[in-house]
Amino acid sequence: MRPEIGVLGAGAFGTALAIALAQAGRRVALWSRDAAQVRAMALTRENTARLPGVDLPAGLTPVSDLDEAARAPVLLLAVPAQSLRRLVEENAHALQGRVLVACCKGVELGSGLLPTQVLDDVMPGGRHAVLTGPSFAADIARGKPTALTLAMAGRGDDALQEALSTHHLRLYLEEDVIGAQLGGALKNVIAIAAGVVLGAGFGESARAALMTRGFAEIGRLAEQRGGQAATLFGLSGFGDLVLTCTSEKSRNFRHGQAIGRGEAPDDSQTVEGVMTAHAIAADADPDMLPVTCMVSALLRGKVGLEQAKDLLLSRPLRRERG
Ligand SMILES: NC(=O)C1=CN([C@@H]2O[C@H](COP(=O)(O)OP(=O)(O)OC[C@H]3O[C@@H](n4cnc5c(N)ncnc54)[C@H](OP(=O)(O)O)[C@@H]3O)[C@@H](O)[C@H]2O)C=CC1
Ligand SMILES: O=C(CO)COP(=O)(O)O
Repeated sequence: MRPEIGVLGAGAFGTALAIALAQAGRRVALWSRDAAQVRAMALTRENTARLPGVDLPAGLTPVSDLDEAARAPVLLLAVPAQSLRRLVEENAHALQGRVLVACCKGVELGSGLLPTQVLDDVMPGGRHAVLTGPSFAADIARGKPTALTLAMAGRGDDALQEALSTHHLRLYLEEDVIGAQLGGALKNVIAIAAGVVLGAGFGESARAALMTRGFAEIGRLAEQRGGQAATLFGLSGFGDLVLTCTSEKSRNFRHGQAIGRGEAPDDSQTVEGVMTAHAIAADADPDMLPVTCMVSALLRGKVGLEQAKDLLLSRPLRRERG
């Protein structure tokens, strides 16, 4: 039978969304590029590699043929932001005419584009949205209450909101696609900074300062790029910043924490904030985005930890707002 929703990318987030939607009675096809992973999921009814410990419900079908998943009218694209263009370019024919929902947080290196802008670039004229906001995959998969932002240009799509919401997974519509995506992308960079600060023992007061000043700079960037700073007060901004900067479940936070402790971070994990920091810092004014630029410089080894702290602390004193 034709799936109602296709999920492209069987990582932690894609699998969690597929589980939640299938549990709520939708017919879901979950595609992975790894045929062995698909066979294992079909056999064990679990994604042991990316989301162990949660059963795949009966309504979820793992598929290795992308065309099979793409029969669904709505497709969730749950791959890292740096992989989105390739996925869409390689499968443009199958994706034609579908509602494409980017389920990733980041800024493309080189182009500086946000996920829906990448979709618009590769498939102009299509219906494109983004699902973002505070959620750990394991929470969604286990049916814990979660609220996310579904951002799309224009008035929004009530039917899409309904199709992707469940009793435990509440989606809120947002028109400011730029602000929502910058919130999701930049909170990962600030979370790396928060992890560094705690890992290095600079203290929780310093983390609160970084989160707040980081939040201010995301707002400045949103306005510069045609979004609205007010969007950042929502789930995709404040909500996700709080979650990611305060939990050791966050890969971005843990990445920073390892650096702060002088340890090697786990490079096998998807840590979106690294590339996003570099993508934004590439053409940013450090006065406007001091935290993001410093995170990028630290990750590239251009500054050391103590030097980064001193450089941030020796910036000229200024008004809090504006
Ligand atoms: N995990 C979470 O709690 C949350 C994640 N997100 C966001 O979701 C996005 C995905 O993260 P997450 O699922 O955690 O990452 P994972 O590392 O768990 O999985 C990434 C998946 O993407 C696949 N992939 C990568 N490149 C391609 C490609 N070119 N074509 C097809 N598949 C590809 C990988 O396949 P392979 O295994 O073959 O490499 C893997 O299955 C990120 O932007 C993240 O910020 C958002 C909210 C929560
Ligand atoms: O985006 C997330 C929470 O909303 C997941 O955070 P990490 O990618 O840092 O694990």
